[in-house]
Amino acid sequence: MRKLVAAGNWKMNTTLDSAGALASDLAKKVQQESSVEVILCPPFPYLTTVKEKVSGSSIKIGGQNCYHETEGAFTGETSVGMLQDIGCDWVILGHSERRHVMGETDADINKKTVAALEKGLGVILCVGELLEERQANKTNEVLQTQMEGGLSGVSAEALKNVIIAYEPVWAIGTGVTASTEEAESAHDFLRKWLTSNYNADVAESTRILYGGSVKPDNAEELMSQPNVDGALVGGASLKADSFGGIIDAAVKLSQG
Ligand SMILES: O=C(CO)COP(=O)(O)O
Repeated sequence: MRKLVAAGNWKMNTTLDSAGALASDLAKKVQQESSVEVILCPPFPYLTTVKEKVSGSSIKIGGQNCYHETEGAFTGETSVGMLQDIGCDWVILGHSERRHVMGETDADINKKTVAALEKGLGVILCVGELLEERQANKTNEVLQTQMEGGLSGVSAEALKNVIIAYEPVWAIGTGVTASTEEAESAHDFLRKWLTSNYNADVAESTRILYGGSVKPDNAEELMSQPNVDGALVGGASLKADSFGGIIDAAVKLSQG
């Protein structure tokens, strides 16, 4: 069975104090839980503090973005090596806010993905359709384009260090969650894409997370779908109680 993932994307939220307190509370809760992989992605300035607070627990940390160049005159950017330097195991790439607010293209996301994987930094690659794309029955087409674009040149071996996150844009921060059927259908499409573009083993072992208004009260149902291997959580990851509830749901399913 694929190990379930509970990943918190804090986006541009928290303060130094609240980030540290949240990380400490979660570290106390998670301790050395090995049945679920818990990943926290705080804002860049708080990564080091969060890393310190979770030391001694099994929680991993990740960046919310990175740049593909290794160093140089790229004001405001953060390299893969810098993330690794401060103890990140993961980076979120292709988040819909990067795509639709910052204008990142599949080609940009691909360069970052390749750069991260070359250095051994794990990638949580986000894909997902806009509401108008879903309404025009273009969901699978969009997912296919984003998978092909994002993973261009990525080998089956490198893909072992990739988690896919299906995040329908219309479900992010809206309180509207994809139904279990909608989530499962998109995840099934993504797994089939992995089978045809890589192989059955890769498709079987790659984790595909759902993201979009995941809360403690819908997490268990979503994660119990055969092709949903965990959650990438925004708003509900900002409180230890609610993210803790989502972690509990994942632990319960893993042990069940
Ligand atoms: O974008 C998300 C995680 O990356 C989801 O955000 P919400 O859980 O706030 O909908």
